Amino acid sequence: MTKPLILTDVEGTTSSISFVKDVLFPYARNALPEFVHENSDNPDVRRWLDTVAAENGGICTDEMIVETLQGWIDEDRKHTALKALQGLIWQDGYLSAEFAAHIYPDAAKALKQWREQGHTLAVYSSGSVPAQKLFFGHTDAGDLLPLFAAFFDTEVGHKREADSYRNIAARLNRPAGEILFLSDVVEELDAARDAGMRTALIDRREDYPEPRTGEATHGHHRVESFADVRPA
Ligand SMILES: CSCCC(=O)C(=O)COP(=O)(O)O
Ligand SMILES: [Mg+2]
Repeated sequence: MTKPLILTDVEGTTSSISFVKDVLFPYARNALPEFVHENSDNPDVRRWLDTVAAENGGICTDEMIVETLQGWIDEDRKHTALKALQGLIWQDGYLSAEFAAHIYPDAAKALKQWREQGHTLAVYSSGSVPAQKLFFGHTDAGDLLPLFAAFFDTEVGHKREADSYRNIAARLNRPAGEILFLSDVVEELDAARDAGMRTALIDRREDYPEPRTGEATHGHHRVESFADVRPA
């Protein structure tokens, strides 16, 4: 019998919200002005800067674009252009070992066990796919990149839209009912369930001091760590 595929979110699920909010975001926010100034002629960067400019009416200086991006970071806006640029900036931080990506010990242990048991593992995060690969390649539990068979970001669709999960199931060539999606955000789980996926709400006290119970779970199976997730 085919083992369920496990699709996991990152921030608030495999890893702490505080690492993303207190390490990754400030690092990117502070590095943006110099990064844009030094890389504005790089096509891989300019394509995203032009996307941001287009959303600001098209006539923007790079300084105005930087201000917009820093505002989006402050708002935790999950904009694909911002996430792509953040991923390019974070590469320097990981490769220079200024930081390692946080991974909860229960998540690292469970992901390795599930892989050994034959489950296919994949990631769906607002962080860009390159940023996800950097993240899992440089965790405080070592290089976990080999555990994962596929990575998805908001280029497949936004995380609160059911079609995004339909697209992911199609790209994985698996029936949605054979996929278990793990996330800390109930609205993401709602969208995954609407697409036919199984779901589990990861409700960690470190990230959510007030437990989400009863109606707050939106009927999703609630656990406080990966140790309590039952993939089969
Ligand atoms: C894994 S790359 C950095 C994470 C990030 O930028 C982000 O916004 C994570 O949001 P998620 O969808 O994983 O909750
Ligand atoms: Mg999350």
